[in-house]
Amino acid sequence: MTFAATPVPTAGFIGWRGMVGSVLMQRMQDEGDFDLINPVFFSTSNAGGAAPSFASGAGELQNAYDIETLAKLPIIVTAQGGGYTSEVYPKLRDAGWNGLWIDAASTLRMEQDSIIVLDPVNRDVIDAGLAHGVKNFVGGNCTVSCMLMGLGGLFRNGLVEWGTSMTYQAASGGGARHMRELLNQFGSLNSVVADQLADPASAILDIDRAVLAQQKNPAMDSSQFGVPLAGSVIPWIDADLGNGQSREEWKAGAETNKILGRDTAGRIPFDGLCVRIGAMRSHSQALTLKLTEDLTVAEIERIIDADNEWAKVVPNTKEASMAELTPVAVSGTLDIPVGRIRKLEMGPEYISAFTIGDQLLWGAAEPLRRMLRIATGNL
Ligand SMILES: NC(=O)C1=CN([C@@H]2O[C@H](COP(=O)(O)OP(=O)(O)OC[C@H]3O[C@@H](n4cnc5c(N)ncnc54)[C@H](OP(=O)(O)O)[C@@H]3O)[C@@H](O)[C@H]2O)C=CC1
Ligand SMILES: N[C@@H](CC(=O)OP(=O)(O)O)C(=O)O
Repeated sequence: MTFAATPVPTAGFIGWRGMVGSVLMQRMQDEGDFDLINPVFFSTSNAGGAAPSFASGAGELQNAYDIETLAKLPIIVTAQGGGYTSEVYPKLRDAGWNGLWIDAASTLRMEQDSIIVLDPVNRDVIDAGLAHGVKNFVGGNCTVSCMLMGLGGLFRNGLVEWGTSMTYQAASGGGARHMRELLNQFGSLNSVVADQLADPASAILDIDRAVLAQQKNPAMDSSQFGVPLAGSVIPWIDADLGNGQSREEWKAGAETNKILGRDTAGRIPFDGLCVRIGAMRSHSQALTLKLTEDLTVAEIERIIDADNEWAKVVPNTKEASMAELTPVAVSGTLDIPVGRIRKLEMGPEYISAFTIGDQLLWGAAEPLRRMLRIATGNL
């Protein structure tokens, strides 16, 4: 395939129908981004099929493994996943391709020649990278990006000595098939006790027993998560690094410091536990931070609020926390609420905070969309 010269740059999209990809496509339509680029759509499973109708003139789906076709593009945006990046990216570079690779997968994030993109936090790093010929721009881990969008003011002002996060990550973090599995599990749990639920006189312990039996029933599909998630939690996300830490937990420290440009000097210790919960969308996290100074809560709130237009302090009250600080309140919005801010008993520099972000927006699609705009001179 040859690409006609167009007045706007051509960009190839792989992974556009997945969880991250569909949110990216929606945001790009909402923001008029398709007026600024000429899209070519690829597929790993349906080459030759019709390209999505929302971008006019996009033609048919190209084969996402066709290196020759990919190598003709000045920009490639992929949300296909790490397996695809591992397989295709080295072949493209080996073939002499010198274009911009914008990726949602973690594969290349920590490479020296990659920049983790989160422009409200590290626009200076991105601009310097572009000026110095960096070609790989990778979206950060979802919990890391959402945390830095919320608490970036404290980190960027050198006010965090160390931090720990306990995450509550939604099913959609695993992808489209994981969301379906969770909903099927909820449906299956409900169906085994539907009659008893309809009868207010039925015994709750009988209902409880029936639900537990269904959760343990091997016939209930849990092939995506490995164990049932509906009505349960899974205290492990991503690979086992063999040292007691999960790969998701390792990313918290490694990526936070890389985004802040502190991976070599002035590293901030940051660690915690990552847990999958049965929320559909949006990752929550409870943080304990040791600050470098004894700031008042009002001052902490002012710094968080002032950092960027999306971070929003939620008053530390029961009413506000229940109304504004839940995945249900946040999902589908770009807001990053930060609440439950208070001094802890350990000392005046120790604070708690609870923050939530739609991990498919700031945690995945939005930094990629904005990077495409930055790369094409439109942001
Ligand atoms: N989910 C998240 O919250 C986040 C994900 N990421 C990263 O982004 C990358 C993509 O993740 P994610 O979007 O979650 O992955 P998905 O599993 O949702 O989509 C990936 C690919 O799976 C294929 N696919 C197969 N069956 C289906 C189906 N039923 N519906 C949709 N797509 C299907 C599609 O490829 P094809 O069309 O070619 O068949 C699609 O592009 C990964 O590297 C992930 O680590 C990063 C941050 C957050
Ligand atoms: N691991 C995250 C989602 C994700 O894909 O993260 P990463 O891009 O760092 O692999 C989750 O399951 O919630």
